[in-house]
Amino acid sequence: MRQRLAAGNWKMNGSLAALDEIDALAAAHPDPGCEVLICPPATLIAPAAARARGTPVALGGQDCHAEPAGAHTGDISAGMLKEAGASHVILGHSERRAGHGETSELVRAKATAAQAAGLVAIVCVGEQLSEREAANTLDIIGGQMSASIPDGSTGHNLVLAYEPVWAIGTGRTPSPDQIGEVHDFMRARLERRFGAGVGRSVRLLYGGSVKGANAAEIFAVSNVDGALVGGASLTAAAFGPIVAALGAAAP
Ligand SMILES: O=C(CO)COP(=O)(O)O
Repeated sequence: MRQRLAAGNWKMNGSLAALDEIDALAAAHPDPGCEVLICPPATLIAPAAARARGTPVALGGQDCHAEPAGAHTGDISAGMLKEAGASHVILGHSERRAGHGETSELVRAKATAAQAAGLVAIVCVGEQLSEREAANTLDIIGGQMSASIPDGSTGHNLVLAYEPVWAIGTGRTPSPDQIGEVHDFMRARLERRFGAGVGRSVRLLYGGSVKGANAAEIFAVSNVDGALVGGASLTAAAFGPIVAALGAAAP
């Protein structure tokens, strides 16, 4: 059975003072019934990991370079994230695809590097609103999956996140039927590429305007194994109810 995962993406938010939120989250959910992950800015991973030691809260990065080391000013390698205390790294987020010109081929190279360093790669895919309106959603998701996901992926080193670009930070979410259509499609595609065993073991997260008020409805959708949460992951007060809803969701 797949272990459910509540993942928070702090994006470029937070500070040392904000790490109190991780303490509060861990204190309020000592036995959450799901995996809990916070991906803060890279500078906060080491201090956050030190404070989260012994709690159910794991730490992750938001990006890494495809190379293990070298002349790449401003970049961070997967091994560096791991050494700082990260167990996961988000890759191919739409904000990096759009803001940094990341292609699916680059995302695959980064995910391969992350997996080689012993990190779980959380690979993000998602359609633009115009692509959904043109009924191209599944084509877009399928293409991004084929090009972004490394061949050596397993349920232990890959998590796949469906984040419709138009749902991120907008307060808009797809309907449960729309989420289910994409997640069932992703599951079938993973099974076809990797075989039923691996294909069924990869966790599928939904991301985009998840909050306490809509979490239970989203977690009831087939093949939704958790969430990748932006704005509502920044405080224990907002993220706690999402963690609780996931912990209480029927397997
Ligand atoms: O981009 C997201 C998580 O990676 C979603 O962001 P919001 O939850 O703020 O919509």
